[in-house]
Amino acid sequence: MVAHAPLNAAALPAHAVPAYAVEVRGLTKTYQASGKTGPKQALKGIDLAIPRGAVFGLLGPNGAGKSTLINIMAGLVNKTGGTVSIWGTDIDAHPRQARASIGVVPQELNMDPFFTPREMLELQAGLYGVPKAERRTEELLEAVGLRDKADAYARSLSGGMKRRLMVAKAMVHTPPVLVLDEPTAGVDVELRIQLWEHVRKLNREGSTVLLTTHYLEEAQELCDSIAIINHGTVVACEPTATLLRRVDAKALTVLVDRDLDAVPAELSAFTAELAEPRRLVVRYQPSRQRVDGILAALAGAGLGVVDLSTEESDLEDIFLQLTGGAHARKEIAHDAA
Ligand SMILES: Nc1ncnc2c1ncn2[C@@H]1O[C@H](COP(=O)(O)OP(=O)(O)OP(=O)(O)O)[C@@H](O)[C@H]1O
Repeated sequence: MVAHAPLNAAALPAHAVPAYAVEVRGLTKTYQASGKTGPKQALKGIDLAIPRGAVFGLLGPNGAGKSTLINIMAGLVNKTGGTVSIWGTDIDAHPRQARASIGVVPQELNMDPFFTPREMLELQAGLYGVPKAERRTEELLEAVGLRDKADAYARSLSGGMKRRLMVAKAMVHTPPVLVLDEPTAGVDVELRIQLWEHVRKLNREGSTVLLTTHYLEEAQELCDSIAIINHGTVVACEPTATLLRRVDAKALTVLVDRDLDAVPAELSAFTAELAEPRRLVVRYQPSRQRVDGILAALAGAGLGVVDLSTEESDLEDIFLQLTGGAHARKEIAHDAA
């Protein structure tokens, strides 16, 4: 286990605060062959710089290498090549200090059902060597809304409470970098929104958050920047807004003032379809075409516009584009089910 180090971001002198919470350069990982399975190159030269204070999303289809990357950062898996710094500390040069700078909330809710939240946090702090006087058990219970469940058996907690307890557990040693692995996998919509709010709160309070998710909506909603990895390679790493602008396609839905039986010829410069007798859907490329051009064409066809709305492309379009269609589409559909 790692020794406790006072690594609260706020407690560090200004010069000790790194620009990047996590820096990964040329990271490779090859799992050795075992049994009938040959060696597997899971990471093929990853470069990533996660800015301090970010909520950073790590996306990729199953088997892309996300868990391998996180586990190397957390000191749970040995890398094959490259360098990794956590909060300015190289994981090879100072492995204990690097591990003390990161807290990982795993996907599985692995907890002893007969321990109470308070006991669990105390135990975890002990494992990290946090001296009794410096423990933050009560503060953390309060922060994750479990004060009134502090002495209840873990088995009596709801799924959402258990997840929040896992977050508190990952924070007992006050790591400036918090990794959430699929934080809302399998939770209902209401709880997901509650957990998102909680992640935002942790971030506002100073944690740099790295999260992996299969839910593209979640990444779009929460993350300032997103890296997409596929087959062990980073295929995109950009601020979310920049990434979203990559797909140059929008749809304009127009409700017109009379029934149509076909798309008017005046709209032939656009890709349009008649969804209902009075509802036209016109697809266009914002970089090349403007909405007033579409409206002028509608006016030219003698149509009045009763109402209209536009629909942006979303992360799903980009994800599919970058990770290769059918396979990824199947995975998303599967996750949504
Ligand atoms: N211990 C291991 N031994 C051998 N191969 C492994 C091991 N762990 C992972 N792999 C392989 O490395 C590749 C990357 O796996 P990894 O678990 O990092 O992907 P992932 O992006 O986290 O996937 P998921 O979204 O399914 O969790 C996969 O091909 C996987 O089969």
